[in-house]
Amino acid sequence: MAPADDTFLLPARPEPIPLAVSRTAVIVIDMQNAYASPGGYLDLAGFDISGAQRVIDNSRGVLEVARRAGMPVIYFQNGWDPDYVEAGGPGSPNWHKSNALKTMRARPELLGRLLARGGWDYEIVEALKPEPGDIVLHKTRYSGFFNSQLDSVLRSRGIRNLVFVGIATNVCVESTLRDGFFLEYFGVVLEDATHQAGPEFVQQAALYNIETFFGWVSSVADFKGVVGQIAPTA
Ligand SMILES: NC(=O)N/C=C\C(=O)O
Repeated sequence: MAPADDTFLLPARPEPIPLAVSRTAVIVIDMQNAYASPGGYLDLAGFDISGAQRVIDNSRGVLEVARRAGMPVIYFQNGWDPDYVEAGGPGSPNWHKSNALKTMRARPELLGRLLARGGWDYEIVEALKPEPGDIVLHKTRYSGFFNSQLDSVLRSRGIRNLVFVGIATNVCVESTLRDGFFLEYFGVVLEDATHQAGPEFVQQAALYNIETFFGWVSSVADFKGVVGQIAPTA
């Protein structure tokens, strides 16, 4: 692989991290109606989604700057086929732990609506629709590396650094960043472009885990500040 001379220093915790534009992708985790819209799965399951609008607003600016800089933007959509075959049956821990599946078992009128490919819940929120050139991947479990094309999409482009935005920090963002760590990817979370599923302390716990053990934590303003200087203006 040729050495990259397009490196910028991103302010981050526990220390600034050098990233090459040509080796960095932005990963948008599950910004679907399910996770970010009133009436979506998390909301119906009783989770507080009041921080989701801030994630949408902040992510828009991040994606705009990343695209202008030429960084790949890779979206994930989490969910299953409309018959929930991909969710696994009672033989799968996912069947027991997924709050979407549990909510539908408790409220059978929701069956077929939550996280089902083809439905509103599964769709990416209107304000963050992918643009031409963006990559959209499907996943059926919390980690974006599990049973997906992510690793080959990244390796074929020489990507080594992953900048994360999306929901939820403590579940799919952290799971994907952790799996990336084991595969030798450098993971950075933009904390104000993420939101937790659960009480506020789990956001802080996830960020602590990431900054202490698995990666780096930065902010939208810092990312936009440094990458915006590199990106040609429209
Ligand atoms: N996208 C996520 O972090 N999802 C969290 C929970 C779930 O999908 O049930």
